[in-house]
Amino acid sequence: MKIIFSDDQDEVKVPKEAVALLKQGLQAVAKLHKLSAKTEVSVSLVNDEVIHVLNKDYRGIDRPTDVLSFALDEAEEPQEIGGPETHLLGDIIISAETAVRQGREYGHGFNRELVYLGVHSLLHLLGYDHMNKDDKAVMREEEEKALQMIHLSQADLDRSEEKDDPDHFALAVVDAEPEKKTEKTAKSGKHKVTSAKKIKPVKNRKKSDNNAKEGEKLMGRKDIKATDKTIKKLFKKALKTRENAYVPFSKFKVGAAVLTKSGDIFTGCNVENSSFGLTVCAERVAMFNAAAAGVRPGEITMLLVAADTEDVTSPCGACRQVMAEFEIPVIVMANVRGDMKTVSLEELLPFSFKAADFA
Ligand SMILES: O=c1ccn([C@H]2C[C@H](O)[C@@H](CO)O2)c(=O)[nH]1
Ligand SMILES: [Zn+2]
Repeated sequence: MKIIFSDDQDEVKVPKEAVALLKQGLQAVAKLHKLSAKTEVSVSLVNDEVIHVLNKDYRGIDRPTDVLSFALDEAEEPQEIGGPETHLLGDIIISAETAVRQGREYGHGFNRELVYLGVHSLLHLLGYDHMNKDDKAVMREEEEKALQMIHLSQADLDRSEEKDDPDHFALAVVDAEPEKKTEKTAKSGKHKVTSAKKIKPVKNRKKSDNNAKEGEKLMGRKDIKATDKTIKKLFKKALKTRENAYVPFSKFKVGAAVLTKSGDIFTGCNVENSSFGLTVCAERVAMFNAAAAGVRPGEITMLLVAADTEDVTSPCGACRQVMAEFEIPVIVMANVRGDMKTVSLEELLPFSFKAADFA
């Protein structure tokens, strides 16, 4: 397969090895799908601003995204007798800025994120989709196969992380958008546009027998696509503190936990007041607990919140604003049964008000 690569942005300095890996990942997909040498795909790295415009124009979604796949619409490409010299698959547009951010959020870095997004997008161009659960599973498997070929699979990653940094969290999955809101395919001109939402495969699909019930709970549920020791630890601590919730009025107990860069965990529960408006949520208590111990903005890497809700527990607006102040990149919304959804701060509170706005 021929790859036409161009780096059309200045915001991120893209290392040579990242581009090499990206190409390897794409070639792995090509090999697995037996694409010929005459197949051509173009890959362009852009900044958030550019992908935002594309996302708005083609999908009507007014925000940046990680990757857009522009498939050439076969029907509009006249087939010449004897077939075309080259078969153009389409364009892959990746936001380098978002790749940096997501690589950091998931803990696996820019290079892997870039490769993942490229592989995911190429699979879209080949007709894969993740509109429903079955399609999603198939696509995931294809991604893993390709990533395995270049030793960047989830499994490879888990192993290297265990070796280097046993407590390091690799946030494996994010699918913040609820099922019904999954991507729409928009058509405009000859381009068909789809977008990749990050969903990585569950780290351990096979059941491990020596696993505590806790872990089983986390892994089996529908929305959590991966788990690791750190999330389990946060979850357990949040549930424990939740027991201390002071909730004479709502009787609704909430627990939260935050993780700092240095590995400390602070927890909180909701504390109500007869003057109702003075009630403070579990999330803010956890963040303020950390602050009281000297933790400053940028030093919290993750917040988890859990209550006995049907779906996962979603933080209120006030807490979101405080999360923005502390620049917490990853928020895990859970319920006591262990359902979980992981979202970025940007998803929870877009266009947030920051000190920089008045400084
Ligand atoms: O994310 C949330 C939502 C609500 N609450 C608390 C506040 C109040 O005590 C009770 C009912 O709103 O739940 C939290 O702690 N966190
Ligand atoms: Zn709140």
